[in-house]
Amino acid sequence: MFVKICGLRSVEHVEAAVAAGADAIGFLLSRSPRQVTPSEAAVLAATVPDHVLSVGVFATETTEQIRRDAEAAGVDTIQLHGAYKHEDFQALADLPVKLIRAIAGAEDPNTDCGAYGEDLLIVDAAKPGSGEPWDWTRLPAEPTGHWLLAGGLSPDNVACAVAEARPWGVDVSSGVEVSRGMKDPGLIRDFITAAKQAG
Ligand SMILES: O=C(O)c1ccccc1N[C@@H]1O[C@H](COP(=O)(O)O)[C@@H](O)[C@H]1O
Repeated sequence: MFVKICGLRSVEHVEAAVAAGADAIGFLLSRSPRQVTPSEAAVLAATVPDHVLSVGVFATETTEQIRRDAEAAGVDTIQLHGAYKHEDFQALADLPVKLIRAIAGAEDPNTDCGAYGEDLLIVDAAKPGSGEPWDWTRLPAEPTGHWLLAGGLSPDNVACAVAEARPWGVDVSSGVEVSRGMKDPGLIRDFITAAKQAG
């Protein structure tokens, strides 16, 4: 079970996630309570070991801005959340990074990982980063390939969600926070342990 922990803002929390077995760590380079600047993300990404993906998350930025910010942050993966089109993925395809396409699972029938040239697909709630669970048992199409379930996951519900949706991996932000934007190392560890046991 591949586990991504998203929205980290401190070295302490990155280290806790890596030590607990995270496979990818996300940094919000877009408007969010978890937003970090590219230079802040660079400090954090430098502490992520090579075997763990360091992911820059974007939601509304242009591809030109994404190129600039991802390079400044030194991330090895770019996550595009929202209304990005196939052309946007093509415009970034020459970069030496992996690409993640994140979709609203209840609304988007394009659930084949790789359809836009991406390496990973995230099937998320309609409001990304809200922490609100959604009905992942009612997808318009069965996802294929390397896809992560996201949206309202937590240490308490991730095992059940994995049993119901059978994803290749999981992604969490709000469910490992004590308050909006404030991660908790204990919850990060609990989430990773529960997810890995479920997979
Ligand atoms: O976390 C955010 O604030 C955010 C903002 C804009 C786009 C994506 C965002 N986060 C993504 O949302 C899911 C996790 O959501 P949840 O909080 O666990 O419900 C994950 O894919 C994040 O990358």
